[in-house]
Amino acid sequence: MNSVVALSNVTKRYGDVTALDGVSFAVRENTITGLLGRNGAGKSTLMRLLTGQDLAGSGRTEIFGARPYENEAVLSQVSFIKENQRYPDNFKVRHVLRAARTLYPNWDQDFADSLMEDFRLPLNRRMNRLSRGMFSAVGIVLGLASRAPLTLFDEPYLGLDAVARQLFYDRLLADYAENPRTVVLSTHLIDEVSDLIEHVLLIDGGRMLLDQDAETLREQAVTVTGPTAAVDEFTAGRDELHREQMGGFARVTVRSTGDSTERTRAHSHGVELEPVSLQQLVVHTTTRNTSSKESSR
Ligand SMILES: Nc1ncnc2c1ncn2[C@@H]1O[C@H](COP(=O)(O)OP(=O)(O)OP(=O)(O)O)[C@@H](O)[C@H]1O
Repeated sequence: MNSVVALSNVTKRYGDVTALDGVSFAVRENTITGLLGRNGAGKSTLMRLLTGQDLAGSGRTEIFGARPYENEAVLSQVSFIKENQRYPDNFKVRHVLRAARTLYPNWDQDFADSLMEDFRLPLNRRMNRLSRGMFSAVGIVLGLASRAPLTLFDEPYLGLDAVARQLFYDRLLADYAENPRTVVLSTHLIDEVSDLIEHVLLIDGGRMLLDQDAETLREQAVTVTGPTAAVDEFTAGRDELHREQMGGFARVTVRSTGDSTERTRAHSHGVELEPVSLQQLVVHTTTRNTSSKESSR
């Protein structure tokens, strides 16, 4: 496996806050990875370490086989788009694009021009006069047209409307198919990106909870609904991730058994099976982690 990103036992503390706690993972070359987690989970901290903007307290952080901190050769292959990007006060959109052209070796001006039209961005407007969504769209243009071998999007779409977000997903997917590269996208809009991401990293309280292919992850759980007694009988002895009770009916999410006859058995038990969305899995896994931590206190 060719890893573009490799972290080994990385810990980062800010005073008495442990933002990352012994984190290890690798990101395969030419994949789109979703970096998911609740507020304060440690996603931005992770991105800052990967882009050499901060140093870990301990552990090893490598991108393209080298440490990113103060490493120009490595960082020239990285495009990092974050929500709170700062620009010089007098910069207009066209100044930002001109700077990007010199900064990113793989910059594609034609692609940038077509994205500018897609997002209806005014070249001559000052960055600090753009609407919140337009400001985010400029970041998205930079992230896509830079075609960097490693592209990191940290919650890139504050203020972007649904149409613009869909444009982002569509353009990313189409361009990625033509120009494969490694993309890591941190987001809270899990359902929206679930068809986009091939691999999931789920972080909570600075610890990695999941590091798995999205497809495998989806197959790992199933929701069983029906009369409570029938659901309980069908799910007996299985690892329960979530339960909702409505009168005499239950809706229970359990780990899959991988048994191909499950659907037929469900039918004979009088219960229904539904696939679990990535968002539900993430919520259940995170909630479970929180309650198991609380009960061990
Ligand atoms: N410079 C800093 N000084 C002190 N604490 C920090 C600093 N940066 C991050 N933290 C803390 O580290 C933890 C992780 O923060 P981080 O910004 O990485 O989370 P996040 O997953 O990106 O959250 P969000 O989804 O809300 O953006 C939080 O508890 C945060 O308060």
